[in-house]
Amino acid sequence: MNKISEKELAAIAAVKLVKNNMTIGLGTGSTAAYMIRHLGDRIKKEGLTLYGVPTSKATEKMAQENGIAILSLDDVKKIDLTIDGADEFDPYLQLIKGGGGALLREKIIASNSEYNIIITDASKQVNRLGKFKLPIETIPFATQQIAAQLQKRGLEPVLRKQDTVAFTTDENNNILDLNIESYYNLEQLNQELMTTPGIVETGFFLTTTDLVLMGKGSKVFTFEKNKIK
Ligand SMILES: O=C[C@H](O)[C@H](O)[C@H](O)COP(=O)(O)O
Repeated sequence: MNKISEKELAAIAAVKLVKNNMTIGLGTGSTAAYMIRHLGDRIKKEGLTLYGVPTSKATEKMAQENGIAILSLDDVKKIDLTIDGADEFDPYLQLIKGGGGALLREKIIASNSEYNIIITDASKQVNRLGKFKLPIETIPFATQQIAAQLQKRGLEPVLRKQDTVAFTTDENNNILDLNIESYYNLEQLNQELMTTPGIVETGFFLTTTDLVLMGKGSKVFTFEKNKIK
């Protein structure tokens, strides 16, 4: 039998915490994809009813294929639990997200969830955020202007591309990837970016995470800020 990947191990551990009739925020990316498949397995085997609020069009499609009832954010009173991946997490459970370009919807869903679980492989664990370039989402009208400003500040913005054209998010915006390695006050940097007109969101998730489940080798390691109810 094939060895289960670290990402899948983390996803399996998270899916065990899901209960019947829950409304779940469904993350985006390769780790979240394992989670959706395993939710689908539980629906089939145990006859669970699960509602999902997807963080991207890709996730929505996958969730439908796996028997999860899709709800829009407008339709839900509360999201019981969100399970999502990350590009980096540090000892304070601060994250960089947005490698797949879904940071805006992911941030909205995480901020509206009672409890947030992050699932990763061991490559995502860092002592300090910033090896991974920080994605920020910008309005196309302002992208070039913002890039010029951030270049002056040493953030080395790179316009994300898909093939040869600018990548567009589900909200039809652009992504700039920033080098934040020389920045130590992440809250301040986040604040400055978020108050720049035309920047819609950053990939910093500094306060939302309650629990990280990290697959490493054949084990799952738990980093908990708040207990699940
Ligand atoms: O925009 C994408 C998301 O933030 C992903 O959760 C993140 O990039 C991690 O992706 P993966 O699970 O594929 O490593």
